[in-house]
Order: sequence, then structure tokens, then C-alpha cells
Amino acid sequence: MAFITRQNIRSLSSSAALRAAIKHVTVIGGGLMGAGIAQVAASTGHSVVLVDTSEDILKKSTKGIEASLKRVAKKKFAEKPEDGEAFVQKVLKNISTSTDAVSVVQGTDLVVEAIVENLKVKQDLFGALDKAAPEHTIFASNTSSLPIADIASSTARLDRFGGLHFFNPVPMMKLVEVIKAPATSQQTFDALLEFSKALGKHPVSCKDTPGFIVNRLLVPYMLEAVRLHERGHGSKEDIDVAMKLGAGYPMGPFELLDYVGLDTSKFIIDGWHEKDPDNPLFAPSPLLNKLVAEGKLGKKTAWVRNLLQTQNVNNSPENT
Ligand SMILES: CC(=O)CC(=O)SCCNC(=O)CCNC(=O)[C@H](O)C(C)(C)COP(=O)(O)OP(=O)(O)OC[C@H]1O[C@@H](n2cnc3c(N)ncnc32)[C@H](O)[C@@H]1OP(=O)(O)O
Ligand SMILES: NC(=O)C1=CN([C@@H]2O[C@H](COP(=O)(O)OP(=O)(O)OC[C@H]3O[C@@H](n4cnc5c(N)ncnc54)[C@H](O)[C@@H]3O)[C@@H](O)[C@H]2O)C=CC1
Repeated sequence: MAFITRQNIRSLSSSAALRAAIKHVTVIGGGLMGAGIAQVAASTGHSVVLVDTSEDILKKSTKGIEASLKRVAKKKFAEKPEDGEAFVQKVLKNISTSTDAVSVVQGTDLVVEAIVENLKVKQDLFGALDKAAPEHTIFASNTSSLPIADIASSTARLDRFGGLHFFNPVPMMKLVEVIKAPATSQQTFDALLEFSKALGKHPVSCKDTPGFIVNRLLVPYMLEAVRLHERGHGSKEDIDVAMKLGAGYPMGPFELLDYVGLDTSKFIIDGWHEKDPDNPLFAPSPLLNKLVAEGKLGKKTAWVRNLLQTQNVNNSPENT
């Protein structure tokens, strides 16, 4: 039985205040991860603005969110499909889109960045947002592999900057790694933990170390599978089947690389290799490099091709 003490009341009310504090969320990057984060935040009653670089991308992101919500609704409201449709429409109403990050952050409590895995690009974005966002706004990066402290260094709000690392597909994966960089305040860290719980996720606390917990283990494993194949020790199909049936993983390493994105996986491994060139776990893979150079990025390739086609149509003389 829990006794109500003054300390309990204090901690309950401060956690309720933190939960209440994050109402409006700006998600930057409407790709694989950003669309999922926006969907989950909107599904849990947050008001969300999703930002990307073009209206075409945002249209695709919104379509993807709608399709994913329908999958969720199909299960959640199996008995009452009409409630499922109402749920989808209600969640979509919580999401608006913009191509102007600087103007939308002016009224936001939390920025979650999920753009390309490149330190300079992330720093430039946060540097610009820092000047426009209110004092209380917390900044968080969904980076897979970059130090949060390095990204935060482009801002003057080191205490209000942390990591929120979600997993793909965001609507299905329960984990969020919450990263406390050396300068992240306890209040910010607690607010990020509370926010993750408010999304229905299970947060774990991480230090600001390369790959945090999951990717420090998962990325070397996926790359070792590629090397195993490059050495001629197994076909891609057999390696995938072996890890699914022999180790109980839901996807084999090649399926997972395809799912995460070959470009993102390459950004991660190249960045770590640059910092720690003697570590054989971080050795670049010729096969991965070749596929990325050919524009074969995995599951997202069809999405990107589709988008380029749409842009070509929109830019064609008939449409101008
Ligand atoms: C790189 C990084 O920084 C970090 C990372 O993210 S690493 C990657 C981490 N992710 C993983 O390891 C994913 C491993 N894979 C899995 O867990 C599972 O394969 C999976 C959840 C993705 C799919 O599950 P599955 O049973 O294999 O396949 P599938 O039959 O397609 O899906 C089952 C149900 O999940 C749900 N689902 C799957 N993806 C969904 C999505 N994007 N949105 C909504 N629902 C989804 C649906 O309800 C689906 O049922 P329907 O087909 O009826 O719609
Ligand atoms: N793919 C994965 O499985 C996971 C990726 N991540 C991380 O999440 C981040 C995003 O990854 P993905 O969603 O996979 O990438 P993605 O390539 O699918 O999407 C990135 C999106 O950001 C947009 N973008 C780029 N620069 C921008 C800018 N300056 N302003 C606004 N939008 C911009 C792009 O147009 C694109 O739509 C990366 O840091 C990645 O490491 C984290 C967890 C899992």
C-alpha cells in the first residue's frame, strides 16, 4: 500500500506539471522517423507541427501517417470500424505542416529534430531555431549516432537540450532512449522522460556515448552480417533466415538494414570510423558504399523515386 507523503505529493505534482508543460511539439524532418514521431505525438493528444523542406515531401509524409494510422485503427477498433475512422481524422487534425521551421518554433514547447544524420546540417538548423524559440522550449535530437553535446553546441540552451532516440517503425516500437548530455539539466531530462511516457513509450536513460545503447550493439551486428556475406560465408537470404529462426529476431540483419535505410546506416558507420579508425567494428563496408552510391537506399528508395517523379511532374511545363 502506498502512503501519501508530502514528498509524494510534491513529486506527483511536479511530474504532472512537466507532463502538462509539453503540449505543442514541432517535429523537424518528415521522413521515416519524423513522420512516425509526429503520428505518435498527435495520437496522444499533442498539437504537432511537422516541418520539412518542401510541400511535396510533407504531402507524402501526411499520406504515410494516414496509412499508418489506418493500420493502427484497424486493430484498435476492430469491433467498431466507424470509431476507427473518427480516430484517424481526430489525430490528423492535431497535425499541421510547414516548410518554415523558424517561424513555427515561436509557439512550441518541444522541438524534436529528425533530419539527415549530418552534424553540420543539424547544428545549422538548431543554431537558427535557438534564436527564434521561446526560453522554455526544449530541443531534442533523434540522432542515431552523433553526440548530443556536439549538436547542442550550436545553441545557447545547453541545459534545455537532450536526446530523444526513437526506433523504427515509431508507432510500433516501444522504446525511447532519453539521452542526458553533460550540460542537460535534470529538469529537462525529467521532462523528456515524462514526454516519452505520455507518448505511451518505455524510456531508458542513456549517457551521451556513441550509439547510446541500442545502436552501439545493433549497428556493428548489422555491418558484421554484411562482412560475413562479403567474405562469401553465407547468402543474404540464409543470414536473414538464420538470425530470425536461430536467434528469434523479428527481422534478419539485411532486412533491417533495408528498413533503417542504407544511407542512414552508412552515415552512422562512417562517422564512428572517422572518430575511431582503428576499431574493426566500425570499418566501412565496400558493399554498403556501392549500394548507396547507386542510390539503392533500401525500403525508402521507392518512396524517394516516387517523390522525385512527383517533383518532375510538378515542375514540368504543363504544370507551370
Ligand atoms: C537506426 C536507429 O537509430 C534505430 C532503429 O530504429 S534500429 C531498428 C529497430 N527496429 C527493429 O528492429 C524492427 C524489427 N522488426 C519488427 O519489430 C517487426 O518486423 C515490425 C514491427 C516492423 C513488423 O512486424 P511484422 O509482424 O514483422 O510484420 P507486419 O505483418 O507487417 O506487421 C504486423 C503489424 O504491425 C503493425 N505495423 C507494422 N508497421 C506499422 C507501421 N509503420 N504503422 C502502423 N502499424 C504498423 C500493423 O498492425 C501490422 O498489422 P497489419 O499488417 O494488419 O497492418
Ligand atoms: N532510419 C532509422 O531507422 C532511424 C533513424 N534515426 C535518425 O533519425 C534521423 C532521420 O532519419 P530518417 O527519418 O531515417 O531519415 P529520412 O531520410 O527518411 O528523413 C529525413 C527528412 O529530413 C528532411 N530534412 C533534411 N534536412 C532538413 C532541414 N534542414 N529542415 C527540415 N527537414 C529536413 C528530408 O527532406 C527528409 O524528409 C537521422 O538522424 C537518423 O539517424 C533514428 C532512429 C532510427
